Amino acid sequence: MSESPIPLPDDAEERPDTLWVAPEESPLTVVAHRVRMRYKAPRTDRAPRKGLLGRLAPRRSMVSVSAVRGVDLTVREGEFVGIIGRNGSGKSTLLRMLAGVEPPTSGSIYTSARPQLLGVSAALMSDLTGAENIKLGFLALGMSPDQAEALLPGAAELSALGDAVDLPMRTYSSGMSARLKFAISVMAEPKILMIDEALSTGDATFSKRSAAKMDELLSNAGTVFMVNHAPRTIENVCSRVIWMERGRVVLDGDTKEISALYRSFTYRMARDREQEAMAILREATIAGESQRASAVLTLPEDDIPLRKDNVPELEPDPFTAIFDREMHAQRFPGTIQPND
Ligand SMILES: Nc1ncnc2c1ncn2[C@@H]1O[C@H](COP(=O)(O)OP(=O)(O)OP(=O)(O)O)[C@@H](O)[C@H]1O
Repeated sequence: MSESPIPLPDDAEERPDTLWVAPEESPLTVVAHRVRMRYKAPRTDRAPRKGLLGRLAPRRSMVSVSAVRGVDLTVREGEFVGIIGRNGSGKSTLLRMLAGVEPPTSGSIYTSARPQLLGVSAALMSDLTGAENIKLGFLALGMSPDQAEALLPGAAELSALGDAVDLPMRTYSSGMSARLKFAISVMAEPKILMIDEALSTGDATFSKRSAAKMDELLSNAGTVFMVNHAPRTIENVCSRVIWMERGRVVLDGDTKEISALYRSFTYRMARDREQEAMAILREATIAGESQRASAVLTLPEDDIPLRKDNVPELEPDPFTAIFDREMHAQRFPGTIQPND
């Protein structure tokens, strides 16, 4: 991959040198094979038919949204994988599928243990205190009441909530709730943890405690995934990063290199320098081909084929357009095909 052309806008801060990197030979924990997710949704015509009928019964049609357009992934024990990408690029959908919360439209997912998804929607009771919710959370994760009691002090400490741990959760800020959920999930020591929310990085005590706990999890043969918009957060904690764009994996690999390129891309997009941004995206996509190819396992063709249901795509695969327009319709890597 060539160097990113323009100096990067933000983050002077260096990531720590001590990131845990999983050895090549460590066992696989998560494998995704040609995973796709296609949602269908009703669309209302904004220019309704004339007359009373039009007002009473606006025209509706079904459209499909390809949230994830064929992802292959192999992840190992000890890896801390960050998923970055713009809004709507399919990060959360991919994570939900990997976690087993939503079945893919097609493709297969294999995991070595039951993943635990830590998301904004994790159910906690607003009238109970933080401490009561910790115990409730442990019970929901299958612990006995005695185990839940024994782990309570550790979770309360990890959350760095101080005395607030004895206040009802409805008094918490969103950052405080996020920390509590994080503490519950991490103290339960899952082998595969998936975090789909920004963890507050502003609070130094919590950052330090959570980083130490996460290291412990990784060195005990765990695997962690984290979805985050901020490349800096990802750079500081992840040993590997996946850049997603419109349901595809653009690049998968070295955190520093990929997040620098991604920052360079979003910097230009934010300043209406779309052509330059697209050139970076195109270059990165081509550079990522060998990584994508090496992630593909030789597995039997067990995909459920996508049904031809005549539901049109809201947005056709944009990668086709990039390649056709700018690269004069040369044949490009097999994982990015027109009309996929
Ligand atoms: N239940 C659903 N029904 C229809 N479309 C959906 C559904 N969930 C997600 N989508 C669409 O799928 C695409 C990917 O969404 P997803 O939430 O995975 O993206 P994301 O990268 O996590 O976005 P963000 O960074 O904004 O959280 C988007 O276009 C979104 O509108």
